[in-house]
Parts: sequence; C-alpha cells; structure tokens
Amino acid sequence: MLSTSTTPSQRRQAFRAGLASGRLQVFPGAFTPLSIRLIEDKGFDGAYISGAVMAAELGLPDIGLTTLSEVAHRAHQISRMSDLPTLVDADTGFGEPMNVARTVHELEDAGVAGLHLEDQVNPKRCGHLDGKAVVDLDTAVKRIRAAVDARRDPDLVIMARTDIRGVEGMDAAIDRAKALEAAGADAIFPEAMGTLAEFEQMRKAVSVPILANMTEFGKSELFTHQQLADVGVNLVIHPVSLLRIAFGAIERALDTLQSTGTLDGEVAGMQTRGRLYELLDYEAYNAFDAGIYTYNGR
Ligand SMILES: C[C@](O)(C(=O)O)[C@H](CC(=O)O)C(=O)O
Ligand SMILES: [Mg+2]
Repeated sequence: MLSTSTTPSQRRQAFRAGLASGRLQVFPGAFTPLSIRLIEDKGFDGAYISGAVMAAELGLPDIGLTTLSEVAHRAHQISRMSDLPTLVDADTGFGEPMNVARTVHELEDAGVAGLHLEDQVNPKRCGHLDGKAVVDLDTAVKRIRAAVDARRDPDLVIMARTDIRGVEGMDAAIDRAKALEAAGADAIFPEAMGTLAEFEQMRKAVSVPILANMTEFGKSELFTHQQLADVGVNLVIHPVSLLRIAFGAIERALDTLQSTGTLDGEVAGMQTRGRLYELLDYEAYNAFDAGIYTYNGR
C-alpha cells in the first residue's frame, strides 16, 4: 500500500545479485508507475525506465530535450511503486562531468537501482537511428569516472552505454567497452548490436555484465530470451514496448469509437475495474480506513 516496502539499497543489492546470478535478467520498460505494478505482478526481475518513453509521453522526440528534474521525478514516481529494481536511462548525463555527478545524486535520491550513461554527443539521438555522433574516448571515460566517484551508495549500478557500433563499427565498440569497464563501469550497454554473434563478441571482450536492448523497429532483430541467454547476455530490456502496445490499442479503439459511436465492442479487451483495483491494492486502503475510523480505544 502507498509505496514499496523495500529500501533503494535493498533493491540495488537485488539488482547486483541478479546480474551476478548467471540467469538472464528481464526488465520490461515501465512507462508509468501503474505499469511497474503489473510488471512486478507478472514476476519479472526488474523494470527499465526509458528516456525515449519519458520524452514521448511529454510529446517530445528523444533528442535530449527532457531535463534532469523531469527524469528524476518520473524515475522516483515509478521506482517507489514496487519492490523491483529499476534501471533508468540517464542519456548523456545532462552535461559535463560535474553535471553527471549531480545526475547520479539526483537519481540515487530517486531510488533507482541503476542508471546508464551514454557516449553520444549532445543533442543525442535514439541509439537505433542513423546520424548519431559519439564523443571521443577521453570525454566518454570522464563521464563514467565522474559518475562512479559521485556515487554515495556503492551498490548503485553505473552502466556505461556505448553508441559507437553504429558510427565506427564493432572493433571500435569492443575497444570502447573495454575502456569504459576500466573506467569503473559496473556493466556495459552495447547499443545497436546487429547480430547475436556481436553480442557474443562483446560478452567475451568484457568481464562485467552486458545488456541487450530489444527495442522494436530498431537495428537489432528481436532475439528471444533463450537466444540472448545462450550467448551470455546478462540483462535484456524491452524499453518502449508497453507504450507501443498501449498506444496501438488506444489508436485502434479511437478509430472504432469514431466510426461506430460506441466502445461497447472494446470492453472485452479492456483491463477491468477489478483488475485495476487489484493492482492498486485498493483492499488495503479500505482496511486502513476501517482500522482508523472504527478505532474505539476508550
Ligand atoms: C533504450 C532507449 O535509449 C530508450 O530511451 O528507451 C532507446 C529506445 C528506442 O528509442 O527505441 C534507444 O536509444 O535505443
Ligand atoms: Mg534512451
């Protein structure tokens, strides 16, 4: 009721244990605080908080327009509603190394279990689009060092994302990933890998956990969890999927409403009031009220 029963530190430890478990961790993207309740209810290991989704929900493209305050606020709203560890997209860290340090503090305070910082230049782009540019190695390393040094909770997972594969190719991606690991990154997010063999190559090149981004309409095929586990990937995200699924359904329903004048035919596919209340733990609120208002201590 009201919020999670665990502390951020417990959720960070759970995230680290999951990454070290040898079992693929599956993090669907929670696009709202309510959706993390559903992800938790279905038994997933954690939830991803996507920058692309956050921007889209504000009606903005994912080109670095969202602010640290907006991201931290949303990350807090989502992270506080479940016991699952959350991994948040911190884009390029919102500025220079000192800004990156502040980003880490804000996101730590927001209760996330981990965050990733990427090596794109500002303004950044979706990692699966063409026309991206990356910063030089020194700048990329300084971002990660600043984040690692700023962290107050040693269990906060600092993940380094490299977008260099789509710009300079796989050899450059391997070199950069190694350098980011050496700079203190706890995990590597190799963006826009083309094939399973590339994931495998990356897995062999670094000793920290690696992430696979199974975003739709991107550069990677949508590999199954089994395929990813088989090449040693430690964590998979489905970052924008729930938003795409919801908006696909919403658009179809709006068309139906427009053409038929009723949503009666859509009700069977809707989440019921009962299921919504279950996710909200409505019962517990009733019980709380009953406990307070029926109290007769005299
Ligand atoms: C993972 C990602 O950074 C995100 O913000 O969710 C995006 C996802 C997308 O735009 O499909 C990305 O750059 O891959
Ligand atoms: Mg992003």
